[in-house]
Amino acid sequence: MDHATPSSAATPALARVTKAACVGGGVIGGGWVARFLLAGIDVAVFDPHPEAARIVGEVVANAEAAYAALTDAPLPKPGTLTFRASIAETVAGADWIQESVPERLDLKRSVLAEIDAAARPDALIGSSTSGLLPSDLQAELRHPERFFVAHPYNPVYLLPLVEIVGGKATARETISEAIRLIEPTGMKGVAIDREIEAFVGDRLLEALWREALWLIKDGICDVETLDDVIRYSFGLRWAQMGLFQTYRIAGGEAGMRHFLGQFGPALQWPWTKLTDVVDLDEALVDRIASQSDAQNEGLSIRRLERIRDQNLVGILQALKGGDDGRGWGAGKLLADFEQGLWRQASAEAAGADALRPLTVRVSPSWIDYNGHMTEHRYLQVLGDATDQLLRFIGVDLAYVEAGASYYTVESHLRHLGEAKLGDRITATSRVLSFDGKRLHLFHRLTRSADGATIATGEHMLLHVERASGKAAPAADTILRRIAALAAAQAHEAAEAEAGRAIRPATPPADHAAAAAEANTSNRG
Ligand SMILES: NC(=O)C1=CN([C@@H]2O[C@H](COP(=O)(O)OP(=O)(O)OC[C@H]3O[C@@H](n4cnc5c(N)ncnc54)[C@H](O)[C@@H]3O)[C@@H](O)[C@H]2O)C=CC1
Ligand SMILES: C[N+](C)(C)CC(=O)CC(=O)[O-]
Repeated sequence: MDHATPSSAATPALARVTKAACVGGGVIGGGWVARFLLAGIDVAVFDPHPEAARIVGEVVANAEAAYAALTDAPLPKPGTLTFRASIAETVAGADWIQESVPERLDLKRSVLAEIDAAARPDALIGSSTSGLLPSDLQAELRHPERFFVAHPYNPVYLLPLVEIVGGKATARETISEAIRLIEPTGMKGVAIDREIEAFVGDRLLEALWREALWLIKDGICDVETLDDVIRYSFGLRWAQMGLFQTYRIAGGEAGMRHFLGQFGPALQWPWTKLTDVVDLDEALVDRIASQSDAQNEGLSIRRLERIRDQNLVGILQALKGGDDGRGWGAGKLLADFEQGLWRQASAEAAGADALRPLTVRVSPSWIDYNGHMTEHRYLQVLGDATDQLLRFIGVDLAYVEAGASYYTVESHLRHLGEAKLGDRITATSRVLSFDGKRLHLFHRLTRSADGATIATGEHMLLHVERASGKAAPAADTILRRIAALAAAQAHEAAEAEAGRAIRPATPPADHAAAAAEANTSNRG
Protein backbone atom coordinates (compact mmCIF):
# COMPACT_ATOMS: atom_id res chain seq x y z
CA MET A 1 0.00 0.00 0.00
CA ASP A 2 1.13 3.53 -0.65
CA HIS A 3 1.63 5.41 2.56
CA ALA A 4 1.87 9.18 2.67
CA THR A 5 4.98 10.85 4.01
CA PRO A 6 4.41 12.69 7.28
CA SER A 7 3.43 16.33 6.96
CA SER A 8 5.38 17.43 10.04
CA ALA A 9 8.66 15.51 9.83
CA ALA A 10 10.36 17.97 12.21
CA THR A 11 8.07 17.10 15.17
CA PRO A 12 10.21 15.31 17.78
CA ALA A 13 9.11 11.74 18.55
CA LEU A 14 6.97 11.33 21.65
CA ALA A 15 8.88 9.41 24.37
CA ARG A 16 5.76 7.65 25.64
CA VAL A 17 2.01 8.12 25.89
CA THR A 18 1.04 9.87 29.12
CA LYS A 19 -2.43 11.13 28.13
CA ALA A 20 -4.96 9.05 26.21
CA ALA A 21 -8.50 9.86 25.08
CA CYS A 22 -11.18 7.23 24.53
CA VAL A 23 -14.19 8.21 22.43
CA GLY A 24 -16.78 5.51 23.05
CA GLY A 25 -16.69 3.58 26.33
CA GLY A 26 -18.62 0.38 25.59
CA VAL A 27 -17.25 -3.17 25.55
CA ILE A 28 -14.13 -2.21 23.61
CA GLY A 29 -13.75 1.44 24.65
CA GLY A 30 -13.98 0.36 28.32
CA GLY A 31 -11.29 -2.25 27.68
CA TRP A 32 -8.99 0.36 26.17
CA VAL A 33 -9.62 2.66 29.16
CA ALA A 34 -8.52 -0.14 31.52
CA ARG A 35 -5.47 -1.02 29.40
CA PHE A 36 -4.28 2.61 29.41
CA LEU A 37 -5.06 3.32 33.08
CA LEU A 38 -3.25 0.22 34.33
CA ALA A 39 -0.19 1.26 32.31
CA GLY A 40 -0.14 4.52 34.31
CA ILE A 41 -1.64 6.61 31.51
CA ASP A 42 -4.25 9.30 32.30
CA VAL A 43 -7.46 8.73 30.33
CA ALA A 44 -10.27 11.12 29.36
CA VAL A 45 -13.48 9.51 28.10
CA PHE A 46 -16.43 10.73 26.07
CA ASP A 47 -19.52 8.54 25.77
CA PRO A 48 -23.07 9.96 25.70
CA HIS A 49 -24.52 6.82 27.30
CA PRO A 50 -26.14 7.89 30.61
CA GLU A 51 -24.48 4.99 32.45
CA ALA A 52 -21.10 5.22 30.76
CA ALA A 53 -19.24 5.88 34.05
CA ARG A 54 -20.76 2.80 35.72
CA ILE A 55 -20.07 0.56 32.72
CA VAL A 56 -16.48 1.73 32.33
CA GLY A 57 -15.98 1.47 36.11
CA GLU A 58 -17.08 -2.17 36.09
CA VAL A 59 -14.72 -3.02 33.24
CA VAL A 60 -11.83 -1.28 35.04
CA ALA A 61 -12.63 -3.17 38.27
CA ASN A 62 -12.52 -6.49 36.36
CA ALA A 63 -9.24 -5.46 34.78
CA GLU A 64 -7.72 -4.55 38.17
CA ALA A 65 -8.67 -7.96 39.57
CA ALA A 66 -7.20 -9.68 36.50
CA TYR A 67 -3.90 -7.75 36.71
CA ALA A 68 -3.56 -8.50 40.43
CA ALA A 69 -3.57 -12.20 39.51
CA LEU A 70 -1.62 -11.80 36.27
CA THR A 71 1.63 -10.35 37.51
CA ASP A 72 3.77 -9.78 40.58
CA ALA A 73 5.78 -7.14 38.75
CA PRO A 74 5.44 -3.60 40.14
CA LEU A 75 2.66 -2.04 38.08
CA PRO A 76 2.83 1.73 37.81
CA LYS A 77 0.46 3.94 39.77
CA PRO A 78 -2.78 3.80 37.72
CA GLY A 79 -3.55 6.83 35.58
CA THR A 80 -6.45 9.12 36.45
CA LEU A 81 -9.82 8.65 34.76
CA THR A 82 -12.03 11.60 33.81
CA PHE A 83 -15.31 11.77 31.90
CA ARG A 84 -15.81 14.78 29.62
CA ALA A 85 -18.91 16.34 28.13
CA SER A 86 -17.69 16.71 24.54
CA ILE A 87 -15.30 15.13 22.09
CA ALA A 88 -13.30 18.37 21.85
CA GLU A 89 -12.67 18.50 25.62
CA THR A 90 -11.84 14.79 25.69
CA VAL A 91 -9.16 14.81 23.02
CA ALA A 92 -7.54 18.15 23.91
CA GLY A 93 -3.86 17.53 24.72
CA ALA A 94 -4.08 13.73 24.28
CA ASP A 95 -1.13 11.83 22.80
CA TRP A 96 -3.20 8.81 21.66
CA ILE A 97 -6.90 9.01 20.82
CA GLN A 98 -8.85 5.77 20.42
CA GLU A 99 -12.24 5.83 18.72
CA SER A 100 -14.54 2.93 19.71
CA VAL A 101 -18.03 4.04 18.66
CA PRO A 102 -20.55 1.68 17.00
CA GLU A 103 -19.59 0.08 13.69
CA ARG A 104 -21.25 2.50 11.25
CA LEU A 105 -19.20 4.30 8.60
CA ASP A 106 -21.24 7.54 8.73
CA LEU A 107 -21.08 7.75 12.54
CA LYS A 108 -17.40 6.93 12.69
CA ARG A 109 -16.59 9.50 9.99
CA SER A 110 -18.39 12.31 11.78
CA VAL A 111 -16.87 11.39 15.17
CA LEU A 112 -13.40 11.17 13.60
CA ALA A 113 -13.87 14.58 11.96
CA GLU A 114 -14.65 16.07 15.40
CA ILE A 115 -11.64 14.34 16.92
CA ASP A 116 -9.38 15.51 14.08
CA ALA A 117 -10.52 19.11 14.45
CA ALA A 118 -9.81 19.31 18.19
CA ALA A 119 -6.77 17.06 18.58
CA ARG A 120 -3.13 18.15 18.57
CA PRO A 121 -1.94 17.84 14.95
CA ASP A 122 0.66 15.27 15.99
CA ALA A 123 -1.66 13.18 18.19
CA LEU A 124 -2.13 9.60 17.00
CA ILE A 125 -5.72 8.62 16.19
CA GLY A 126 -6.63 4.93 16.18
CA SER A 127 -9.99 3.41 15.31
CA SER A 128 -11.15 0.15 16.91
CA THR A 129 -13.22 -0.77 13.84
CA SER A 130 -13.49 -4.52 13.26
CA GLY A 131 -13.71 -4.28 9.51
CA LEU A 132 -14.06 -0.82 7.94
CA LEU A 133 -11.24 0.30 5.65
CA PRO A 134 -8.93 2.95 7.10
CA SER A 135 -8.89 4.74 3.71
CA ASP A 136 -12.68 5.17 3.94
CA LEU A 137 -12.50 6.37 7.55
CA GLN A 138 -9.74 8.93 6.97
CA ALA A 139 -11.06 10.33 3.68
CA GLU A 140 -12.34 13.60 5.15
CA LEU A 141 -9.75 14.25 7.86
CA ARG A 142 -7.54 17.36 7.84
CA HIS A 143 -4.61 15.32 9.15
CA PRO A 144 -5.23 11.84 7.74
CA GLU A 145 -1.51 10.99 7.94
CA ARG A 146 -1.77 10.32 11.72
CA PHE A 147 -4.87 8.12 11.44
CA PHE A 148 -4.86 4.29 11.44
CA VAL A 149 -6.96 1.33 12.47
CA ALA A 150 -5.93 -0.12 15.86
CA HIS A 151 -8.07 -3.24 15.98
CA PRO A 152 -7.96 -4.94 19.41
CA TYR A 153 -9.47 -8.15 20.78
CA ASN A 154 -11.91 -8.49 23.63
CA PRO A 155 -10.97 -8.14 26.52
CA VAL A 156 -8.59 -5.41 25.43
CA TYR A 157 -6.89 -5.28 28.85
CA LEU A 158 -5.79 -8.93 28.70
CA LEU A 159 -5.45 -9.90 25.02
CA PRO A 160 -2.31 -8.17 23.82
CA LEU A 161 -2.79 -8.10 20.04
CA VAL A 162 -3.67 -4.93 18.18
CA GLU A 163 -3.73 -4.98 14.37
CA ILE A 164 -2.33 -1.71 13.10
CA VAL A 165 -3.62 -0.94 9.60
CA GLY A 166 -2.90 2.21 7.64
CA GLY A 167 -5.00 3.70 4.86
CA LYS A 168 -3.81 5.36 1.66
CA ALA A 169 -3.14 8.65 3.45
CA THR A 170 -1.52 7.20 6.59
CA ALA A 171 2.14 8.13 7.02
CA ARG A 172 4.52 5.16 7.23
CA GLU A 173 5.99 6.64 10.43
CA THR A 174 2.55 6.66 12.02
CA ILE A 175 2.42 2.86 11.85
CA SER A 176 5.85 2.37 13.43
CA GLU A 177 5.13 5.03 16.07
CA ALA A 178 1.83 3.36 16.97
CA ILE A 179 3.59 0.00 17.41
CA ARG A 180 6.36 1.58 19.52
CA LEU A 181 4.03 3.66 21.70
CA ILE A 182 1.56 0.86 22.44
CA GLU A 183 4.29 -1.51 23.67
CA PRO A 184 4.58 -0.05 27.23
CA THR A 185 0.91 -0.93 27.77
CA GLY A 186 1.83 -4.61 27.33
CA MET A 187 0.27 -4.82 23.85
CA LYS A 188 1.77 -6.22 20.68
CA GLY A 189 1.10 -4.05 17.66
CA VAL A 190 1.22 -6.02 14.43
CA ALA A 191 1.40 -4.04 11.18
CA ILE A 192 -0.88 -5.41 8.46
CA ASP A 193 0.84 -4.75 5.12
CA ARG A 194 -2.25 -3.99 2.99
CA GLU A 195 -5.66 -2.75 4.03
CA ILE A 196 -8.52 -5.17 3.52
CA GLU A 197 -12.00 -5.29 5.12
CA ALA A 198 -11.86 -7.10 8.50
CA PHE A 199 -8.03 -7.21 8.35
CA VAL A 200 -6.54 -10.61 9.30
CA GLY A 201 -8.02 -11.77 12.61
CA ASP A 202 -11.66 -11.08 11.76
CA ARG A 203 -11.25 -12.65 8.30
CA LEU A 204 -10.30 -15.88 10.03
CA LEU A 205 -12.93 -15.56 12.76
CA GLU A 206 -15.64 -14.79 10.26
CA ALA A 207 -14.79 -17.89 8.23
CA LEU A 208 -15.10 -20.02 11.35
CA TRP A 209 -18.28 -18.29 12.48
CA ARG A 210 -19.92 -18.67 9.06
CA GLU A 211 -19.19 -22.40 9.06
CA ALA A 212 -20.38 -22.71 12.68
CA LEU A 213 -23.74 -21.12 11.81
CA TRP A 214 -24.22 -23.65 9.01
CA LEU A 215 -23.44 -26.55 11.35
CA ILE A 216 -26.13 -25.34 13.76
CA LYS A 217 -28.65 -24.55 11.02
CA ASP A 218 -28.18 -27.99 9.43
CA GLY A 219 -28.71 -29.64 12.84
CA ILE A 220 -25.24 -31.22 12.83
CA CYS A 221 -24.69 -30.22 16.46
CA ASP A 222 -25.87 -27.71 19.07
CA VAL A 223 -23.95 -24.65 20.30
CA GLU A 224 -22.63 -26.43 23.40
CA THR A 225 -21.17 -29.29 21.33
CA LEU A 226 -19.65 -26.85 18.88
CA ASP A 227 -18.02 -24.88 21.70
CA ASP A 228 -16.74 -28.13 23.27
CA VAL A 229 -15.14 -29.12 19.97
CA ILE A 230 -13.22 -25.86 20.01
CA ARG A 231 -12.26 -25.54 23.67
CA TYR A 232 -11.20 -29.15 24.21
CA SER A 233 -9.04 -29.27 21.06
CA PHE A 234 -7.67 -26.67 18.69
CA GLY A 235 -8.70 -23.78 20.97
CA LEU A 236 -6.00 -24.98 23.37
CA ARG A 237 -3.51 -25.28 20.51
CA TRP A 238 -4.19 -21.83 19.10
CA ALA A 239 -3.36 -20.05 22.36
CA GLN A 240 0.24 -21.11 21.97
CA MET A 241 0.95 -21.67 18.28
CA GLY A 242 -0.78 -20.31 15.23
CA LEU A 243 -2.18 -22.23 12.30
CA PHE A 244 1.01 -22.63 10.30
CA GLN A 245 3.33 -23.60 13.15
CA THR A 246 0.75 -26.11 14.38
CA TYR A 247 0.40 -27.64 10.91
CA ARG A 248 4.17 -27.79 10.47
CA ILE A 249 4.26 -30.11 13.48
CA ALA A 250 1.27 -32.03 12.07
CA GLY A 251 3.41 -32.76 8.98
CA GLY A 252 5.72 -34.79 11.24
CA GLU A 253 9.43 -34.95 10.43
CA ALA A 254 8.66 -34.40 6.75
CA GLY A 255 7.31 -30.94 7.74
CA MET A 256 5.20 -28.40 5.92
CA ARG A 257 5.68 -29.65 2.33
CA HIS A 258 4.47 -33.09 3.36
CA PHE A 259 1.53 -31.58 5.26
CA LEU A 260 0.47 -29.48 2.24
CA GLY A 261 0.84 -32.47 -0.09
CA GLN A 262 -1.25 -34.71 2.16
CA PHE A 263 -4.04 -32.38 3.26
CA GLY A 264 -4.04 -29.66 0.56
CA PRO A 265 -6.13 -31.69 -1.90
CA ALA A 266 -8.83 -32.06 0.77
CA LEU A 267 -9.58 -28.36 0.28
CA GLN A 268 -11.14 -29.32 -3.05
CA TRP A 269 -13.57 -31.68 -1.34
CA PRO A 270 -16.97 -30.24 -0.31
CA TRP A 271 -16.05 -29.89 3.37
CA THR A 272 -17.04 -26.30 3.76
CA LYS A 273 -19.87 -23.93 2.96
CA LEU A 274 -17.69 -20.92 3.52
CA THR A 275 -18.76 -19.01 0.45
CA ASP A 276 -22.48 -19.26 1.20
CA VAL A 277 -23.88 -16.89 3.83
CA VAL A 278 -26.33 -18.50 6.20
CA ASP A 279 -29.74 -16.84 6.37
CA LEU A 280 -30.08 -15.71 10.00
CA ASP A 281 -33.88 -16.05 9.88
CA GLU A 282 -36.02 -15.93 13.01
CA ALA A 283 -36.04 -19.68 13.42
CA LEU A 284 -32.25 -19.90 13.40
CA VAL A 285 -31.86 -16.90 15.71
CA ASP A 286 -34.35 -18.55 18.12
CA ARG A 287 -32.52 -21.86 17.99
CA ILE A 288 -29.12 -20.30 18.67
CA ALA A 289 -30.42 -17.94 21.38
CA SER A 290 -32.27 -20.69 23.27
CA GLN A 291 -29.34 -23.13 23.02
CA SER A 292 -27.04 -20.36 24.24
CA ASP A 293 -29.43 -19.60 27.16
CA ALA A 294 -29.37 -23.28 28.13
CA GLN A 295 -25.59 -23.43 27.84
CA ASN A 296 -25.16 -20.43 30.16
CA GLU A 297 -27.96 -21.04 32.64
CA GLY A 298 -27.15 -19.31 35.95
CA LEU A 299 -24.13 -17.52 34.52
CA SER A 300 -24.42 -13.72 34.30
CA ILE A 301 -22.31 -11.78 31.79
CA ARG A 302 -20.16 -10.37 34.64
CA ARG A 303 -19.55 -13.90 36.00
CA LEU A 304 -18.70 -15.16 32.50
CA GLU A 305 -16.28 -12.23 32.13
CA ARG A 306 -14.57 -13.12 35.39
CA ILE A 307 -14.32 -16.80 34.42
CA ARG A 308 -12.91 -15.77 31.04
CA ASP A 309 -10.39 -13.41 32.66
CA GLN A 310 -9.23 -15.98 35.22
CA ASN A 311 -8.73 -18.55 32.45
CA LEU A 312 -6.86 -16.08 30.27
CA VAL A 313 -4.62 -15.08 33.18
CA GLY A 314 -3.80 -18.77 33.78
CA ILE A 315 -3.04 -19.34 30.10
CA LEU A 316 -0.83 -16.25 29.87
CA GLN A 317 1.07 -17.31 32.98
CA ALA A 318 1.52 -20.84 31.63
CA LEU A 319 2.88 -19.41 28.38
CA LYS A 320 5.34 -17.32 30.41
CA GLY A 321 6.92 -20.61 31.50
CA GLY A 322 6.95 -22.06 27.96
CA ASP A 323 10.10 -22.84 25.96
CA ASP A 324 11.96 -24.01 29.09
CA GLY A 325 11.11 -20.85 31.01
CA ARG A 326 12.14 -18.42 28.28
CA GLY A 327 8.47 -17.64 27.60
CA TRP A 328 6.50 -18.31 24.42
CA GLY A 329 4.12 -16.19 22.33
CA ALA A 330 1.89 -14.01 24.48
CA GLY A 331 3.71 -15.39 27.57
CA LYS A 332 7.06 -14.11 26.25
CA LEU A 333 5.42 -10.73 25.67
CA LEU A 334 4.18 -10.78 29.29
CA ALA A 335 7.67 -11.67 30.55
CA ASP A 336 9.19 -8.80 28.52
CA PHE A 337 6.50 -6.42 29.81
CA GLU A 338 7.32 -7.44 33.38
CA GLN A 339 11.06 -6.92 32.79
CA GLY A 340 10.21 -3.40 31.67
CA LEU A 341 8.19 -2.84 34.85
CA TRP A 342 11.02 -4.10 37.05
CA ARG A 343 13.51 -1.85 35.25
CA GLN A 344 11.22 1.12 35.66
CA ALA A 345 10.74 0.33 39.36
CA SER A 346 14.52 -0.07 39.80
CA ALA A 347 15.16 3.30 38.21
CA GLU A 348 12.53 4.94 40.43
CA ALA A 349 13.77 3.19 43.60
CA ALA A 350 17.42 4.09 42.92
CA GLY A 351 16.47 7.75 42.52
CA ALA A 352 14.17 7.84 45.58
CA ASP A 353 15.37 9.39 48.84
CA ALA A 354 13.23 7.18 51.09
CA LEU A 355 12.26 3.51 50.95
CA ARG A 356 8.59 3.33 50.04
CA PRO A 357 6.30 0.69 51.60
CA LEU A 358 4.97 -1.97 49.23
CA THR A 359 1.18 -2.13 48.85
CA VAL A 360 -0.67 -5.05 47.22
CA ARG A 361 -4.26 -6.22 47.00
CA VAL A 362 -5.30 -9.78 47.90
CA SER A 363 -6.51 -11.38 44.64
CA PRO A 364 -8.88 -14.37 44.17
CA SER A 365 -6.10 -16.87 43.42
CA TRP A 366 -4.49 -16.03 46.81
CA ILE A 367 -7.48 -17.33 48.79
CA ASP A 368 -7.47 -20.89 50.20
CA TYR A 369 -10.16 -23.27 51.49
CA ASN A 370 -10.20 -21.37 54.83
CA GLY A 371 -11.41 -18.29 52.97
CA HIS A 372 -8.32 -16.17 53.62
CA MET A 373 -4.90 -15.49 52.10
CA THR A 374 -3.04 -18.77 51.85
CA GLU A 375 0.35 -19.39 53.50
CA HIS A 376 2.75 -19.13 50.59
CA ARG A 377 1.30 -15.80 49.45
CA TYR A 378 2.59 -14.24 52.69
CA LEU A 379 6.08 -15.32 51.74
CA GLN A 380 5.49 -13.98 48.23
CA VAL A 381 4.56 -10.52 49.55
CA LEU A 382 7.50 -10.58 51.99
CA GLY A 383 9.78 -11.60 49.11
CA ASP A 384 8.44 -8.70 47.03
CA ALA A 385 9.13 -6.36 49.97
CA THR A 386 12.70 -7.69 50.10
CA ASP A 387 13.03 -7.08 46.33
CA GLN A 388 11.75 -3.53 46.77
CA LEU A 389 14.37 -2.87 49.46
CA LEU A 390 17.10 -4.47 47.32
CA ARG A 391 16.21 -2.20 44.39
CA PHE A 392 16.35 0.79 46.75
CA ILE A 393 19.90 -0.07 47.84
CA GLY A 394 20.95 -0.51 44.20
CA VAL A 395 20.64 -4.28 43.75
CA ASP A 396 18.65 -3.90 40.55
CA LEU A 397 18.49 -6.01 37.38
CA ALA A 398 21.69 -4.43 36.05
CA TYR A 399 23.56 -5.35 39.27
CA VAL A 400 22.23 -8.91 39.10
CA GLU A 401 23.07 -9.23 35.40
CA ALA A 402 26.60 -8.02 36.21
CA GLY A 403 27.05 -11.17 38.30
CA ALA A 404 26.07 -10.66 41.96
CA SER A 405 22.93 -10.68 44.05
CA TYR A 406 21.53 -11.26 47.54
CA TYR A 407 20.06 -14.72 48.21
CA THR A 408 17.73 -15.36 51.17
CA VAL A 409 19.20 -18.08 53.39
CA GLU A 410 16.81 -18.05 56.35
CA SER A 411 13.25 -16.79 56.96
CA HIS A 412 11.01 -16.61 60.01
CA LEU A 413 7.39 -15.83 59.18
CA ARG A 414 4.80 -15.09 61.89
CA HIS A 415 1.08 -15.19 60.99
CA LEU A 416 -0.71 -12.72 63.27
CA GLY A 417 -3.95 -11.90 61.46
CA GLU A 418 -6.04 -12.74 58.42
CA ALA A 419 -6.16 -11.05 55.03
CA LYS A 420 -9.36 -11.50 53.03
CA LEU A 421 -10.13 -11.20 49.33
CA GLY A 422 -9.71 -7.61 48.13
CA ASP A 423 -7.87 -6.41 51.29
CA ARG A 424 -5.01 -4.02 50.64
CA ILE A 425 -1.90 -4.95 52.57
CA THR A 426 1.19 -2.88 53.12
CA ALA A 427 4.71 -4.11 53.81
CA THR A 428 7.15 -1.83 55.67
CA SER A 429 10.77 -2.93 55.79
CA ARG A 430 13.75 -2.37 58.09
CA VAL A 431 17.40 -3.23 58.12
CA LEU A 432 18.10 -4.90 61.49
CA SER A 433 21.81 -5.47 60.91
CA PHE A 434 24.34 -5.94 58.13
CA ASP A 435 27.97 -6.59 57.37
CA GLY A 436 29.93 -7.02 54.13
CA LYS A 437 28.10 -10.20 53.15
CA ARG A 438 25.02 -10.41 55.37
CA LEU A 439 21.84 -8.40 55.35
CA HIS A 440 19.31 -8.95 58.14
CA LEU A 441 15.80 -7.65 57.34
CA PHE A 442 12.47 -7.32 59.11
CA HIS A 443 9.16 -6.76 57.30
CA ARG A 444 5.80 -5.95 58.85
CA LEU A 445 2.61 -6.66 56.87
CA THR A 446 -0.36 -4.54 57.89
CA ARG A 447 -3.94 -4.47 56.66
CA SER A 448 -4.32 -1.01 55.14
CA ALA A 449 -7.97 -0.65 56.25
CA ASP A 450 -7.30 -0.82 60.02
CA GLY A 451 -3.51 -0.88 60.34
CA ALA A 452 -3.56 -4.27 62.10
CA THR A 453 -0.38 -6.32 61.76
CA ILE A 454 -1.19 -9.54 59.94
CA ALA A 455 2.32 -10.95 59.63
CA THR A 456 5.98 -10.26 60.22
CA GLY A 457 8.93 -11.68 58.35
CA GLU A 458 12.53 -11.80 59.48
CA HIS A 459 15.08 -12.79 56.87
CA MET A 460 18.83 -13.29 56.57
CA LEU A 461 20.26 -12.66 53.14
CA LEU A 462 23.74 -13.44 51.87
CA HIS A 463 25.49 -11.52 49.14
CA VAL A 464 26.49 -14.09 46.50
CA GLU A 465 28.62 -14.23 43.36
CA ARG A 466 26.16 -15.86 41.01
CA ALA A 467 28.66 -17.75 38.84
CA SER A 468 30.26 -19.60 41.78
CA GLY A 469 27.19 -19.56 44.02
CA LYS A 470 29.54 -18.53 46.89
CA ALA A 471 29.12 -15.71 49.41
CA ALA A 472 31.19 -12.63 48.56
CA PRO A 473 31.31 -9.03 49.85
CA ALA A 474 28.80 -6.62 48.32
CA ALA A 475 30.00 -3.64 46.28
CA ASP A 476 30.91 -0.54 48.31
CA THR A 477 28.14 1.46 46.65
CA ILE A 478 25.60 -1.08 47.92
CA LEU A 479 27.05 -1.16 51.43
CA ARG A 480 26.94 2.64 51.58
CA ARG A 481 23.23 2.63 50.59
CA ILE A 482 22.49 -0.01 53.25
CA ALA A 483 24.35 2.01 55.89
CA ALA A 484 22.41 5.15 54.95
CA LEU A 485 19.10 3.29 55.10
CA ALA A 486 19.95 1.70 58.47
CA ALA A 487 20.96 5.15 59.81
CA ALA A 488 17.71 6.70 58.57
CA GLN A 489 15.75 3.97 60.36
CA ALA A 490 17.81 4.07 63.58
CA HIS A 491 15.37 6.41 65.37
CA GLU A 492 12.46 3.95 64.93
CA ALA A 493 11.53 1.80 67.95
CA ALA A 494 13.23 -1.60 68.09
CA GLU A 495 11.26 -4.49 66.59
CA ALA A 496 10.22 -6.45 69.70
CA GLU A 497 9.19 -9.41 67.53
CA ALA A 498 12.64 -9.79 65.98
CA GLY A 499 14.94 -12.67 66.87
CA ARG A 500 12.21 -15.02 68.04
CA ALA A 501 12.32 -18.78 67.62
CA ILE A 502 9.49 -21.31 67.59
CA ARG A 503 9.13 -22.71 71.13
CA PRO A 504 8.36 -26.45 71.29
CA ALA A 505 4.83 -27.31 72.44
CA THR A 506 4.34 -29.30 75.67
CA PRO A 507 1.48 -31.83 75.43
CA PRO A 508 -0.91 -32.23 78.40
CA ALA A 509 0.17 -35.06 80.77
CA ASP A 510 -2.19 -37.82 79.48
CA HIS A 511 -1.36 -37.07 75.83
CA ALA A 512 2.36 -36.87 76.68
CA ALA A 513 2.26 -40.45 77.97
CA ALA A 514 0.48 -41.63 74.80
CA ALA A 515 3.01 -39.80 72.65
CA ALA A 516 5.93 -41.36 74.58
CA GLU A 517 4.42 -44.83 74.14
CA ALA A 518 3.87 -44.32 70.41
CA ASN A 519 7.42 -43.08 70.14
CA THR A 520 8.78 -46.23 71.84
CA SER A 521 6.69 -48.61 69.71
CA ASN A 522 7.70 -46.76 66.50
CA ARG A 523 11.37 -47.30 67.40
CA GLY A 524 10.79 -50.97 68.17
N1 LIG B 1 -17.23 -6.07 20.74
C1 LIG B 1 -16.18 -6.64 20.18
O1 LIG B 1 -15.93 -7.85 20.35
C2 LIG B 1 -15.23 -5.83 19.35
C3 LIG B 1 -15.60 -4.60 18.82
N2 LIG B 1 -14.69 -3.88 18.09
C4 LIG B 1 -15.06 -2.59 17.51
O2 LIG B 1 -15.12 -1.62 18.56
C5 LIG B 1 -16.06 -0.61 18.24
C6 LIG B 1 -17.05 -0.48 19.39
O3 LIG B 1 -17.71 -1.71 19.57
P1 LIG B 1 -18.28 -2.17 20.99
O4 LIG B 1 -17.46 -1.59 22.07
O5 LIG B 1 -18.46 -3.61 20.90
O6 LIG B 1 -19.70 -1.47 20.97
P2 LIG B 1 -20.59 -1.02 22.22
O7 LIG B 1 -21.95 -0.88 21.70
O8 LIG B 1 -20.34 -1.89 23.40
O9 LIG B 1 -20.00 0.43 22.57
C7 LIG B 1 -20.14 1.54 21.75
C8 LIG B 1 -20.17 2.75 22.65
O10 LIG B 1 -20.11 3.92 21.85
C9 LIG B 1 -20.94 4.89 22.47
N3 LIG B 1 -21.27 5.91 21.49
C10 LIG B 1 -22.29 5.94 20.61
N4 LIG B 1 -22.23 7.09 19.88
C11 LIG B 1 -21.15 7.78 20.32
C12 LIG B 1 -20.58 9.02 19.98
N5 LIG B 1 -21.08 9.79 19.03
N6 LIG B 1 -19.48 9.44 20.64
C13 LIG B 1 -18.94 8.66 21.63
N7 LIG B 1 -19.46 7.47 22.00
C14 LIG B 1 -20.55 7.04 21.34
C15 LIG B 1 -22.12 4.11 22.98
O11 LIG B 1 -22.81 4.81 23.98
C16 LIG B 1 -21.44 2.86 23.48
O12 LIG B 1 -21.10 2.95 24.85
C17 LIG B 1 -16.70 -1.03 16.92
O13 LIG B 1 -16.06 -0.38 15.87
C18 LIG B 1 -16.42 -2.53 16.86
O14 LIG B 1 -16.35 -3.02 15.55
C19 LIG B 1 -13.39 -4.30 17.93
C20 LIG B 1 -12.97 -5.48 18.47
C21 LIG B 1 -13.87 -6.38 19.16
C1 LIG C 1 -17.19 -9.79 16.53
N1 LIG C 1 -16.09 -8.88 16.21
C2 LIG C 1 -15.93 -8.86 14.77
C3 LIG C 1 -16.45 -7.55 16.70
C4 LIG C 1 -14.91 -9.44 16.91
C5 LIG C 1 -13.64 -8.68 16.80
O1 LIG C 1 -13.49 -7.70 16.10
C6 LIG C 1 -12.44 -9.18 17.53
C7 LIG C 1 -12.67 -10.10 18.71
O2 LIG C 1 -12.44 -9.67 19.83
O3 LIG C 1 -13.03 -11.25 18.49
